[in-house]
Amino acid sequence: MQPSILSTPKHPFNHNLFTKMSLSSTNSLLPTKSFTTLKSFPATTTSAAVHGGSTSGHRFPQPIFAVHSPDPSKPQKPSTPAAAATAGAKLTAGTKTPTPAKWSVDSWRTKKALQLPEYPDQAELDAVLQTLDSFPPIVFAGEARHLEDRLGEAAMGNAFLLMGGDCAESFKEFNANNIRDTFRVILQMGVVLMFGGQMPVIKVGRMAGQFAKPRSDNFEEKDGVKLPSYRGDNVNGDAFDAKSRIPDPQRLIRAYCQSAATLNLLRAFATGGYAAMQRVTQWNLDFTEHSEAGDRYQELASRVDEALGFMSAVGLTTDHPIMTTTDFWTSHECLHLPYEQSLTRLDSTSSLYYDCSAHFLWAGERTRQLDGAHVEFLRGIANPLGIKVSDKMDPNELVKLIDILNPENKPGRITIITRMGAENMRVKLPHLIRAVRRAGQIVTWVSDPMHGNTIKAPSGLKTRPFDAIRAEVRAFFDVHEQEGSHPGGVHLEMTGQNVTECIGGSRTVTFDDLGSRYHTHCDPRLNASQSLELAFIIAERLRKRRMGTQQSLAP
Ligand SMILES: O=C[C@H](O)[C@H](O)COP(=O)(O)O
Ligand SMILES: C=C(OP(=O)(O)O)C(=O)O
Ligand SMILES: [Mn+2]
Repeated sequence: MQPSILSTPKHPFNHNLFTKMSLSSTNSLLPTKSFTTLKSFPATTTSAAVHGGSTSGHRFPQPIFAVHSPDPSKPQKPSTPAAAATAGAKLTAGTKTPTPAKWSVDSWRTKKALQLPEYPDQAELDAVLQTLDSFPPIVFAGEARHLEDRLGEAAMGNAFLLMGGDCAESFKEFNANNIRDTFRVILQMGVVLMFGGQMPVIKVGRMAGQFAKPRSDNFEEKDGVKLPSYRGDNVNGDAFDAKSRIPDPQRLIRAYCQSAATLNLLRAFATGGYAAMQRVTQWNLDFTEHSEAGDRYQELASRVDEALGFMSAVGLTTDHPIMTTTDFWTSHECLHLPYEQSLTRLDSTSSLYYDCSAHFLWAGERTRQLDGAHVEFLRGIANPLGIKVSDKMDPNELVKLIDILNPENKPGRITIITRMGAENMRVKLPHLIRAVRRAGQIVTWVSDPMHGNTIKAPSGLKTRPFDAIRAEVRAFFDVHEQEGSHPGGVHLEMTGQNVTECIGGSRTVTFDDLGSRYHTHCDPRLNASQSLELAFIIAERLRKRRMGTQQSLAP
């Protein structure tokens, strides 16, 4: 149910601790660089947070979650989702899942782990992990629980998930403008989707921790030189030289600091006045302003603005936090297990383990093996989880995987992120939906229309055609309509920057344009106007769906 405008919302960003956090305590951990680097970093508070005044943390008092690392010398509490599985042993129709062994934060180490870097100096890695273990969590368990509740709404068709951000965050592109612009385009898309769907939009960034990359090949070859692949800025460097490609554990510390600082700014934007609905007409980015999508957005924003004026005129308050702040969560692929383990804490409120590196973690297409290390780790943490699913996924395997990760069948716990291209989607998705339904499993179905549509341009650069992305989203909605299930959201690689990485869109980017502003460190992202254009296409689908539902309910 939508919270009433007069009720106090449960807000995930309610801890003064975060807005007061400064980089000073972590500076010593950053590689010794000059203050020029610090100058380019985001400010620790926004001026809106400081001067806006309407949304200081005391508005939403909640207990600070007492989180601490498990003490290995003491017996650990058995109350993890995995332990609950052992106790509850609910089995879904037709599946026989063997009783799982006891889970612990490091039980993944007994399983085969794909895609993990091999560090040349184990002692240095251990020292870094110990440091990370002693650092504060980046997010709180209560925030992740709130997100899980909201995702449960999306599973039922009562909310829509918008998850987006870089394929790979980087150290080089880390600055306030980039963070603000991606956040801003997500806000814009949220408004467009809310307007079309007339339902709440759950906004989650692939931000503040999306560094580690799984790769198709362990090596990259250029002009006869073969080097280990780049695996994300938290592992090695993307420059094509042997030294850069050596995994360096110190990068994990820098990634942690960058994640904390990014989230600090996001929290300030989300609660400090920047995301206030009254500013809806001001979120347009300069370069989208004169695009077709930008003009459509401005038109819609003016209508929202008028509606706000009307609400004020009739005496409905529009300066309530529900209108002046927004919920925003973070997510990334749960790939680098040593890092994820170090940020996993026992939440004393629920006695469950949470991976406090992000609110939402997902298992990648390349590391979701039923008996693999990544699934072993994920089954024991209580965060809401995603599972990336390509056309290679067998329906029975998916049912088994969901059963391992969500034995209690909790709504909101599992989001299935399908990424297989439009044609495969039409053939395969119906079977996946039917198998999951037959097993009685509750999941949130989401479309990632990016990863099944990567092609190589003649120049050798990876790109994705906007038409193929749109076709996959269309197939996703068509299949759900046909199966009577809920299209619960989208997962996009996108940026607020005016990059030229995906071809097509109404402001056409061509193969020849790719070289001009191709900044991604891994996969091609939608630029701001392509993202907005896609939001309008999805919103239209949501509107049609809503009208259809209304018609079918008419007497
Ligand atoms: O982001 C996803 C994967 O890491 C990426 O698609 C792999 O790209 P690659 O095929 O170039 O290794
Ligand atoms: C690696 C990714 O996706 P997938 O696991 O679906 O290939 C990603 O989302 O960046
Ligand atoms: Mn990617």
